[in-house]
Amino acid sequence: MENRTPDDGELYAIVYGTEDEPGREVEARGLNQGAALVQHGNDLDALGHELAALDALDGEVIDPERVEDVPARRVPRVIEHRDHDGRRGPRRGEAFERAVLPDWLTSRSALVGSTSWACRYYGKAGAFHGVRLPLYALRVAARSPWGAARITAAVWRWVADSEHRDARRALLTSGVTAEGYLRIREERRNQARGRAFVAGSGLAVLASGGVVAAQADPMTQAIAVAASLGVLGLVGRAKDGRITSRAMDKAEAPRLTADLIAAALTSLGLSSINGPAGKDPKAIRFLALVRDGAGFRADIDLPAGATAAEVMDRREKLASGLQRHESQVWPERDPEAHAGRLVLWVGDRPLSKARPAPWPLVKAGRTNVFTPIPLGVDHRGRKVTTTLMYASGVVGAVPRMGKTFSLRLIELAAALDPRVELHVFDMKGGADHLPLADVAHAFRAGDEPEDIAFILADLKALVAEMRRRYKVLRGLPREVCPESKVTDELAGRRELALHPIFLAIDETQIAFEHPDHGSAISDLVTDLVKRGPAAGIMVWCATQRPDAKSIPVGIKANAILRLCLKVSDHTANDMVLGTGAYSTGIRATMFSRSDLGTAWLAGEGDDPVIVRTSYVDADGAAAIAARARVARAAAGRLTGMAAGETPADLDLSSVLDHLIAAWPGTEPKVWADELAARLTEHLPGVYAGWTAQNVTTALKPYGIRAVQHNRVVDGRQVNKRAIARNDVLAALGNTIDTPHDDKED
Ligand SMILES: Nc1ncnc2c1ncn2[C@@H]1O[C@H](COP(=O)(O)OP(=O)(O)OP(=O)(O)O)[C@@H](O)[C@H]1O
Repeated sequence: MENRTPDDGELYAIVYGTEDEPGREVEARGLNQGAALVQHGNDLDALGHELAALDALDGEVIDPERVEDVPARRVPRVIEHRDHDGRRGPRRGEAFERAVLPDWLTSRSALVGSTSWACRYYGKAGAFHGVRLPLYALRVAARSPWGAARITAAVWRWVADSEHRDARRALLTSGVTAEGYLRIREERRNQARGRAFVAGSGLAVLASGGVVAAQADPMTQAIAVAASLGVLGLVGRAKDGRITSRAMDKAEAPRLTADLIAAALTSLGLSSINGPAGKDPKAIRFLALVRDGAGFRADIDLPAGATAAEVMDRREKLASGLQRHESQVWPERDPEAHAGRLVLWVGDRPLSKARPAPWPLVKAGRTNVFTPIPLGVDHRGRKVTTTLMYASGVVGAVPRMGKTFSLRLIELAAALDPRVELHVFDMKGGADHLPLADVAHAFRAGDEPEDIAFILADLKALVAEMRRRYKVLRGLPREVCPESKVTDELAGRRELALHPIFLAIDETQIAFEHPDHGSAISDLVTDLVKRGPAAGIMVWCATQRPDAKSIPVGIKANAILRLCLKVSDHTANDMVLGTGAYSTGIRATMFSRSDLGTAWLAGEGDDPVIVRTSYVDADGAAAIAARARVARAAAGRLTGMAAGETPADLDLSSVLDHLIAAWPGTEPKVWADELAARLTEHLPGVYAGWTAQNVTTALKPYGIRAVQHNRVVDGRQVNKRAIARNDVLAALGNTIDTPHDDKED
């Protein structure tokens, strides 16, 4: 049997199971402004109430609290019991299960959203009515004569017992005996006398109240007059006359109804929707339209052939059809249903205008990279977290959408776990990542040759460290390390030095496309992304130009976590979110320029989610980094550059620097053997045993040749091979670093 559309005002239900043994599944149907409204659940009463409430609510005021007060508490009429096999419509368990507790009870941010909406709403309404109180008082006072007249008339009717006049007359004229007649008249007179006495006493009390009030102070008089006029005015109110004005402007946003949504869907210009909907208005099926957090959620089955992804791609048009700001309208695909199931969430306020959720760790708290860390909230106000350990990540977006802020947030989260060794490289060279310099083992901002050389050296050191870690893991007993990976417990054992390492590179395209070292850097990062996670190494790359060069294939294929803010086309979308993301409806192209910090997060959980990342400004970041530094210092985990060290493997100074350090400017040329002796004295660990030959050989790669130099020693002319200081200085000016070459000529 086809589900029929309910008649106006009708509320009916279909219960699955037999009459004797009703199942727990119920489908209730009502009519919402002409469109069928269907709810699924397992509580007939609750469903009926929900439907009735939706139907009865005034469109411009959708207040979750009022749902409870709606008088139309109706239980749907059960029109039919259905056998599960013979039934039409959605099958059992098909994504209609409702959470036991509503979102706003389980999610703090959703609660904050709903509460702030209620405060805003009532605050605005309170202020609106507050300034109009004098007007309302005048309106009430103007109706007081009517009130006085109504009260007088009512009292008169009561005293005269007008209600029973006709009955009395009929009795008196129906041939009653004289005795009966006299008794009726006597009773009537006694009743009238008694009532007149009561009315007279009431009047006397009022009059004496008036006399007392007349002798009271002006304030009491004013209150007495206002109260009397108020009571009289309210009693005398015109039947359909409003004393108060409307606090909300109806034109602000039309009520969200199934009709409005259907009209918006058909305005998208999609033939897959318009064709079937033109023939059958019920081709767009509403499975649910309910209040959800700080907005409304509609579950819709699009006509056969239409997909949710197509609608998502036209979010702007859909928002226009719903007469709402784009950032209020969030079409999504139901990941558990077919491609034509659209979940449309429409917020009470634009997300971009709402304040980003504060980061829970901004003032206090530590993290553990092995457990989820807070990232932000989704458009419905639910908390979104991610786990950093055993994963690398990619952040991509067009410029100025919040990519750097998001990456910095993740870096700060990593910094708040004192065990994590941070390596932060900002190729853009701005100040955004600078707060991390206080805690980072290695930090560099810029794209100068020395920055590139620094990164290269650091990456080489990290790859070497990764190898060492695998050796350590190999050597551990199976019961300590059963999966050959760094666990939370192993990461805390200092003697193993298996603490987590977090490497972040912002604007990777600059490093990966470097003409000389790009491919080496790209290879090293790819290696770390591929083999690093089990060894406790996490790599995060951010780029504003997501293409094959800025995200090499190896990284694209192996980075698990993806954070994609607004991108301009499907290629960039799939580059960040993974191949096929666009076609399955995960489209960061749908974000508008105002959706700052809003992204698709993929890789965390089964399905990608939308997240508005928490906003932490530069001062906030500096404060968090300072806190992280204190925690690290206390734990004895301040290492590398943060501890003021230059790690040996990152010591970029060369033999040239060492020569100049041991060579006063007053000597233009010095014999090579003498330089060897000075080097040995200056850095015995490096140069012990050096001869003139070692010096000349080491300087050859820099293009420095030895020259013959004459000096008088003990009155004798001595001629030996020497180095000119200017040559060394010139070499220092045009080179960044060249590895020591210890080979003899
Ligand atoms: N979560 C957020 N909520 C609100 N605004 C944000 C958020 N994240 C970033 N922004 C705003 O967006 C602006 C751009 O952020 P950010 O510098 O991170 O962008 P970007 O994509 O890294 O830019 P570029 O490509 O130039 O480096 C910032 O000035 C910030 O005010």
